[in-house]
Amino acid sequence: MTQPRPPAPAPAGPAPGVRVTDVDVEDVDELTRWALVPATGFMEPRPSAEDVAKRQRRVRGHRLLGGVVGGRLVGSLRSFDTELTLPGARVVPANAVSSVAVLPTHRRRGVLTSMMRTDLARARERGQALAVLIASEAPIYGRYGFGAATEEATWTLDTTSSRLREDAPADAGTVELVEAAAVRAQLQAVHDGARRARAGGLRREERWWDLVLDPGAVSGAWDARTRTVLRRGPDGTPDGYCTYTTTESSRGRVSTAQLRVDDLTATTPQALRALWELVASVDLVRTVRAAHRPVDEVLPWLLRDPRAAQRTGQDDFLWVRVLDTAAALGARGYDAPGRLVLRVHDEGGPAAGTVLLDAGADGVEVTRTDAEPDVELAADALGSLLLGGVDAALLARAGRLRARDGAAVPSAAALFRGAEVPWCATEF
Ligand SMILES: CC(=O)SCCNC(=O)CCNC(=O)[C@H](O)C(C)(C)COP(=O)(O)OP(=O)(O)OC[C@H]1O[C@@H](n2cnc3c(N)ncnc32)[C@H](O)[C@@H]1OP(=O)(O)O
Repeated sequence: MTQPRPPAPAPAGPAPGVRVTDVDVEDVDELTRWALVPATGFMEPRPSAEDVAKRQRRVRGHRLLGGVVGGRLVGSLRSFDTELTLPGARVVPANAVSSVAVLPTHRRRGVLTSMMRTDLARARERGQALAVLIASEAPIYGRYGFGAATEEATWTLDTTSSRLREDAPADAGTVELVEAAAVRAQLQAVHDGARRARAGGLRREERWWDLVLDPGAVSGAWDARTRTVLRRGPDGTPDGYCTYTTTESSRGRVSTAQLRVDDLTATTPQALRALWELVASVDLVRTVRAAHRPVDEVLPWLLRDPRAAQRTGQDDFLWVRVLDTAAALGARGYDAPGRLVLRVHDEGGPAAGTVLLDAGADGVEVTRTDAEPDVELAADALGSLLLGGVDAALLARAGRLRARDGAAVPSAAALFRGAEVPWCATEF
């Protein structure tokens, strides 16, 4: 069996001439120097003293790394503890990586590589089996063993043809326009229920809510034109919410107003239907646009005219890095029973090795083995497989997964397939 291409070698330690340092969030001067790096990398304004103070509140408790060259701080990386939902609604701890940037004067000399090695090694030492991130560019993170694991879609709805089918799920629940800040705890509870139930879900920290509920904090945050609707089930318990922002426009006296769905979360099919029905029927609105949605959005299937809802965009979203293969594979659920020997290539990295995955009706067991593998794959491909959203057969066709024989690929595909397409609704 020929081996799949492993990610680039990852020897321990920083690149020559690069030092990795911990940044003290409480030291305002240090934080100010650090904050300039992601602001420059992400093409944001130079952070004011007020911005730094806000950032300090947001990142307190996070791990901030700096990349130093010649005594100057030129790289930034931030990580924090989160929870990720795996197939079977298993919620596991994960290391979330964000704010990655290197000054344009010091790019391509190993600064990111040095920071990433440090952060992932520490996550592994803490016992975390997984790391996650959202990639600004797709070629960057495969070399560090991250694989794209969830996708997001943008849906565009023509409201002139958006009547729902008679058989769309319905109940006697209610929808009510609310002030988001006043029902923060209810919104959080709904989101928490939803993210725990579906693979790809991530915990939202208090500061995530602080950010969206603080008008003007960042571009794209909920603002004065944003409205929030809380949905309650027949017994009065909140089971969904939607925040949306409308933009008025017209052609002569004909309205061409748009509605942007900012966040739409539901824990029941009835709540999901009620919220879609609401945003699809706001008077004067001609087009509804919903980004960061699942690729298998239910909307077209609720409509009499499914073509009124078009998938107008699709991208990778959450990238997963396995830091402990046995722990990660043992933590998720498997709908179909199966036995598979997997060899993971991760040169210099923590996921390397061969394991026997044995999933049965009583649960799953993952043990190290010397047996010859049924399938071989690199760590980044394992990250893509773990949440069940990427088909093992597709990876095999792309040469990213190699099988001992023709039967191993369908076995791997059946074993890893999730009941539902994984979806992550939380930007970080
Ligand atoms: C999780 C997040 O925060 S995503 C946000 C990432 N940040 C950004 O996009 C901001 C703008 N970009 C940057 O600041 C920098 O280009 C970074 C942080 C992406 C890369 O930093 P660098 O210090 O230049 O990376 P480093 O020198 O360690 O590169 C290591 C390898 O990755 C490659 N690489 C790095 N960035 C990229 C890229 N954007 N596209 C393709 N390859 C890349 C390098 O060529 C190098 O390859 P090699 O080992 O074969 O020579």
